[in-house]
Amino acid sequence: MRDTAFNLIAAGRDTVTVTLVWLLWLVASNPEVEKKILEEIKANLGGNRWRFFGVEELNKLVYLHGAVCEALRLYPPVPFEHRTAAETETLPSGHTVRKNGRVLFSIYSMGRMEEIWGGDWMVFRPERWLSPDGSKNVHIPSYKFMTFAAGPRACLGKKITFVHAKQVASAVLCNYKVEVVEGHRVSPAVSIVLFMKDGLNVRVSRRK
Ligand code: HEM
Repeated sequence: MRDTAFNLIAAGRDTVTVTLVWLLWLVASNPEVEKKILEEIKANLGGNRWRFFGVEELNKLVYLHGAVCEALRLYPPVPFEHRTAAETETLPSGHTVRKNGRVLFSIYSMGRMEEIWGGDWMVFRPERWLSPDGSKNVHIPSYKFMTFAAGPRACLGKKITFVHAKQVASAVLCNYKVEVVEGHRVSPAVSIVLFMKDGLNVRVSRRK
């Protein structure tokens, strides 16, 4: 029980925190996306008074969901992973992996491959995760969107990540304008968790 509780806290703390930092930076750098997120939040508030969204209500924030997915695609908190072959295996590429051989793969690179995401892979585009009429999210298989890994040992916290990230992001974005301080350069740190190298310098002001 103690180990399980520790595991859940350790696995979910830096990963979700770093997701929110990349998301806030991407949103601050894309005013059109910010506008659409705010419109969606306001449309679902049912009145002007701010309150936290419950889990069912968060499911209706499909555009914000797409924005979180895009942040996770472009800046996966766990940027690389490895798996060990139980038996000698030939991969679809033709490469042979011997029994007990280890395959290291870059989740970061997979989120940026033209073959997977198309020619506009570098664009932060929440619409990528929406049905054509924009009313619901589309399912993209874990073997394409590898941020939470795939298969039997994939992340157990995927669903709760979206609840936490959407709850905090909607509260912050609806109540505050987050602007990146001019001249602050953003780049990823070389690290097991994809932090920002120099953090994110922002100016925060209350929205009117
Ligand atoms: C953005 C957030 C998160 C990302 C990107 C993420 C990513 C991952 C990845 C890539 C793995 C596979 C690790 C491996 O195979 O070596 C994993 C495993 C795991 N994650 Fe997450 N995770 C996130 C949030 C969470 C949260 C919030 C929790 C718990 C509340 C959690 C619990 C776990 C657990 C328990 C495992 C181990 C599963 C197993 O080995 O069967 N994760 N996660």
